[in-house]
Amino acid sequence: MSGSRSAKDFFRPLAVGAPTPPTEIPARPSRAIHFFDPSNPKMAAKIPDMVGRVDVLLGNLEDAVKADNKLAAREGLVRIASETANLGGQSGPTQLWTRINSLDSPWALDDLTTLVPAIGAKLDVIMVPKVQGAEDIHYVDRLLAQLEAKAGLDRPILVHAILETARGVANVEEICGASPRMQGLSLGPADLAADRRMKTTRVGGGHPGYLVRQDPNPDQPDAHRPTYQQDLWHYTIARMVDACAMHGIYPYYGPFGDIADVTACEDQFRNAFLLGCVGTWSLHPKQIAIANQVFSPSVEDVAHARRVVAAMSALGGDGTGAVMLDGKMEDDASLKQCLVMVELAEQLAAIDPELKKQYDAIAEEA
Ligand SMILES: CCC(=O)SCCNC(=O)CCNC(=O)[C@H](O)C(C)(C)COP(=O)(O)OP(=O)(O)OC[C@H]1O[C@@H](n2cnc3c(N)ncnc32)[C@H](O)[C@@H]1OP(=O)(O)O
Ligand SMILES: O=CC(=O)O
Ligand SMILES: [Mg+2]
Repeated sequence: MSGSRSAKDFFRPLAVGAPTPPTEIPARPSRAIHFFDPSNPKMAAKIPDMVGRVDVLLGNLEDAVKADNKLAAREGLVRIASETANLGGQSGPTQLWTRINSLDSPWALDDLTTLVPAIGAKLDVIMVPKVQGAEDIHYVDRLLAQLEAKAGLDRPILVHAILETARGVANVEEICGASPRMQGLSLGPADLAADRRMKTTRVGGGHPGYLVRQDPNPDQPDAHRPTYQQDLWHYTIARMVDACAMHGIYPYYGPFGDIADVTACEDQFRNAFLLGCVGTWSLHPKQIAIANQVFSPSVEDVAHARRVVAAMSALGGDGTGAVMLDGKMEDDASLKQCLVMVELAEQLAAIDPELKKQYDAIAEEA
């Protein structure tokens, strides 16, 4: 919770007439946050068909949009949001997010003052780039409350921060707790690498130079010593996951820039999923299917988790005690691990009929 607001004020609206901030952030499926440039007519034309096939569509206004197109991107997003059915708002199958320009840019203020009155009722989450500390979230929080009150909105727009500066990483816990609107965090490996002066020119993913080498064999000192590539982003993702879990909000991987390397993309996404992330960015239509598959628990994992839940229920149903299953010990703690998997599978099955079929088929076999 922010140091500057007392506990009794934390959930009060920051402007008279603004909607009451949420006390809990709903776990809405968001396996892929698909980026598009609303000023690009070819990309914009693809958006209506993506509704229902991707969990989140994000109209990007920041990096990757040319300065000359900033206004067209903002206006394009207003048009797409207004004209596209079933996109955004509480009930749509696909959430609508935007990434505004950074707060020190000449565009961020106009992004917010244009988007909230025009499409505030459809906008689910505003992603704020280059967040350095709680002060950035406080600024957006107050401004959103004023704009929501003026627009007569009855639902608060949530805020998502990109972790992409060294100061942001150092302040990650206070960023997550800066406002009840905080929905989650994404890793921004490109800006973060630059800010830290890391020596990688890649957008996300591993690096062949970041490795450990097997010890020499004393009997064969000249023998080949295998190397094992390590994950450059492990530390930052682990910090993000803990900070988000502590505050009841959601961590995401960010961009994977090597669009052609679908295998490494899948690996990087899976590492993030295993560590606790709920989703990732998709920069190209072909990354959507990868994200949907990786961030949905496998049918085998769900089947195993259900068996553990059933075995522990048979023990009395209060979650205590221990059982042996397939030679392995299961108890209260592993039951909780399994419930994470089962609950996620249920949430995803509710919005993804194909996945539901797969989870149901394995339940019938059991
Ligand atoms: C690194 C730090 C960050 O900030 S990452 C986030 C910011 N970057 C982005 O949002 C990039 C979004 N993606 C893109 O701009 C494009 O996908 C890039 C990577 C440039 C590749 O585009 P292009 O060379 O056209 O790819 P392609 O020929 O394979 O495209 C096939 C058809 O699909 C379209 N397409 C492409 N990307 C998207 C997208 N993100 N959303 C919707 N549609 C997309 C292309 O326009 C192309 O359409 P068509 O078949 O010609 O009609
Ligand atoms: O905005 C994302 C990044 O990697 O930078
Ligand atoms: Mg960035």
